[in-house]
Amino acid sequence: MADGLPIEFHGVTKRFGGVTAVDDVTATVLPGRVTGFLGPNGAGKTTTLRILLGLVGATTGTATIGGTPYRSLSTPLHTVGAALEAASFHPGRSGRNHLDVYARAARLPNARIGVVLDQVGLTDAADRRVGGYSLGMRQRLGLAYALLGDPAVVVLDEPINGLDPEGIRWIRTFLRELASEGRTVLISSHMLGEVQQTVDEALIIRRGSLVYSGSLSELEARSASWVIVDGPDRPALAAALTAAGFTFNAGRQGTIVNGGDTAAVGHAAFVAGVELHSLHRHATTLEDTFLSLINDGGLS
Ligand SMILES: Nc1ncnc2c1ncn2[C@@H]1O[C@H](COP(=O)(O)OP(=O)(O)OP(=O)(O)O)[C@@H](O)[C@H]1O
Repeated sequence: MADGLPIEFHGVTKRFGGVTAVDDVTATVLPGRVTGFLGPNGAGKTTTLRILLGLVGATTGTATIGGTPYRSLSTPLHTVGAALEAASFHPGRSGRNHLDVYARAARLPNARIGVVLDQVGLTDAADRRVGGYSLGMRQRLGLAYALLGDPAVVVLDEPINGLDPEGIRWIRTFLRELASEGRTVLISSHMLGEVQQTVDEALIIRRGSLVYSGSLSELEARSASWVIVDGPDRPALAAALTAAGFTFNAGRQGTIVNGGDTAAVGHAAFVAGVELHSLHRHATTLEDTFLSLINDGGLS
């Protein structure tokens, strides 16, 4: 494997006639991390990945792997392995046979076939016809194909789509391992929940434009939290909160205090001698934050 290589997008724009599928995307995808490329259907993920892999030209801007556009890579299969769309394999041929055809065409050593079959857990099924494979097995075969050249960069379009819970668990561990070996791993998904436990970094795209680029934990930290507090004497409670410097407003179930610190709110009431009947913390989930980004294009 070549040492970790970053993927870099600089002002990538793609127009199809009057449709701007990708709009001025600039981002860096780092080695040693799993990066999720997230957005709803039609947001421009596949088009961006196709541009990265030299399958379609950008209208403007550049996409590079280790500083080089895909088409100028000297050893493309050693540099980047990709599985876009559910790969269409001939149903009558075996998994091993498919890999053999690709390995020969790319002049890769035959020994790689056994290695990748083993890596994706398909050794036992390798000589069966692909027509009899489950969707999960076909996904694994696509992954085996992507790994044939022992690439530094792995790009997978919706790799979790359609997998059963066992398959999802397996691929999560597998992708994390690829990243821990120092590879750059970029996977697309239209659902954050699907990849939340797998990715370290997120690029979120909405209608062709990047609306978030950063770590998942930073995104999580942006989630809003608040405390709902109530007691028999609401005016006294409001005075206690004001004295303690909280901002708040009246809600149906009590006073809604900005910030999620129940202890601080309880303490403010206690020092003012105000009786409380309820004190609860509420917070938006990461999924809420994601949905607000892809629906409104900004965080509320
Ligand atoms: N060859 C094409 N000709 C015209 N429009 C296209 C073409 N390819 C993509 N588009 C349009 O570009 C936009 C982005 O599509 P793209 O497939 O990249 O989105 P996506 O985020 O990958 O969605 P999905 O998950 O549904 O594949 C869509 O509006 C789509 O209709």
